Amino acid sequence: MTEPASAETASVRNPSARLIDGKAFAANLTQTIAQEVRAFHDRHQVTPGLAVVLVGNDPASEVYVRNKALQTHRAGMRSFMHMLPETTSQAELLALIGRLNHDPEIHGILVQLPLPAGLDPVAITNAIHPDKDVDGLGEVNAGRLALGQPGIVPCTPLGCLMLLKSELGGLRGLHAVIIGASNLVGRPMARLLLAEGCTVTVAHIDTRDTAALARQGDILVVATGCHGLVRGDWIKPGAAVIDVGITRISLPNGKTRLVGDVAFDEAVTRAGRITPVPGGVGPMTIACLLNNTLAAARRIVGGAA
Ligand SMILES: NC(=O)C1=CN([C@@H]2O[C@H](COP(=O)(O)OP(=O)(O)OC[C@H]3O[C@@H](n4cnc5c(N)ncnc54)[C@H](OP(=O)(O)O)[C@@H]3O)[C@@H](O)[C@H]2O)C=CC1
Ligand SMILES: Nc1nc(=O)c2c([nH]1)NC[C@@H]1CN(c3ccc(C(=O)N[C@@H](CCC(=O)O)C(=O)O)cc3)C=[N+]21
Ligand SMILES: [Mg+2]
Repeated sequence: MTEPASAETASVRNPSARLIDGKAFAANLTQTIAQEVRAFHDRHQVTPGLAVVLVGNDPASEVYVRNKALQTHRAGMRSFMHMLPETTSQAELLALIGRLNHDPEIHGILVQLPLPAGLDPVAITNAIHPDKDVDGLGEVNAGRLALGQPGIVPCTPLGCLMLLKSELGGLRGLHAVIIGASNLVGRPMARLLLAEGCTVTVAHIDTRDTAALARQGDILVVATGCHGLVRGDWIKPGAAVIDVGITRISLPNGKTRLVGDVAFDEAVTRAGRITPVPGGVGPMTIACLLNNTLAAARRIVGGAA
């Protein structure tokens, strides 16, 4: 008997994870949402509207905000952009949110974070009416999620969960390790995975031996903003790795590139499946924002839960 095919030998020595194509998943989801938006319009003569508020001129945020506007139109919704100067006062921002809360053309409101220093993100997030809080970051929706009650779920963790369920099916009993504990990503991710029946470990900046914890994760979600933090040997062989981090790095040739929190080239030889950056979680965040805006419009206009 001769040796096995060399490709097989190579794949055993250097197995390669399946790529989780968030971009394709998000494009499909956006198409479905577009159909539902048309049906909703036929029934109610209302087009779901999303207001996005960006204070200051952080170039990276401007790109995300423009992406959101583009995808909103692709789904047949209306988007209302509010680009405010860095010098905007708390009172001015609260007044804008008050108007958007009462505007019948607006069903979702998103205030891009982080806000410039001097603006209180807690007060501003909580000023958004809970029914229009499509980011799910206000205390009403965050509280509902913490208590396991229905509410609006933050877009990035929701997108990660959709990818995990589509890849793995049921998640019950799996050990999910989350690195990062922000209110935007890590904490709501932990609450969602707990509700799915996972055993959840959350690591953060003060965690001792995050690598040893990460190695126990059947699921590993990384959201720190620390690019390249997770090395290949942090990953349990065969794990599902979701890389939320996005950092723009400069290359020697003067160009820039987006990278995640996971050292992708190393991780891809250990993980069972992995999201790329870009093309992984980012597009899912936007698709879930559209999903949440349509759901909000249904509740506001239809009056149904
Ligand atoms: N793809 C997408 O759609 C999105 C991507 N992002 C990206 O995800 C990343 C995280 O965002 P966000 O959650 O808002 O960031 P935050 O800075 O708000 O939170 C980061 C979290 O990671 C923890 N952390 C930082 N460094 C380490 C470390 N070395 N080891 C363990 N824990 C660490 C922090 O701990 P502590 O609080 O104690 O300092 C904190 O809990 C960023 O790169 C951001 O750009 C964010 C949102 C959406
Ligand atoms: N209130 C609030 N809600 C948010 O959801 C929120 C926020 N503030 N502040 C900033 C972060 C970041 N974020 C992203 C969304 C989409 C992409 C995205 O589309 N990324 C593409 C690439 C985009 C590009 O090329 O620049 C991808 O990863 O493939 C990235 C990041 C939402 N955030
Ligand atoms: Mg922080």
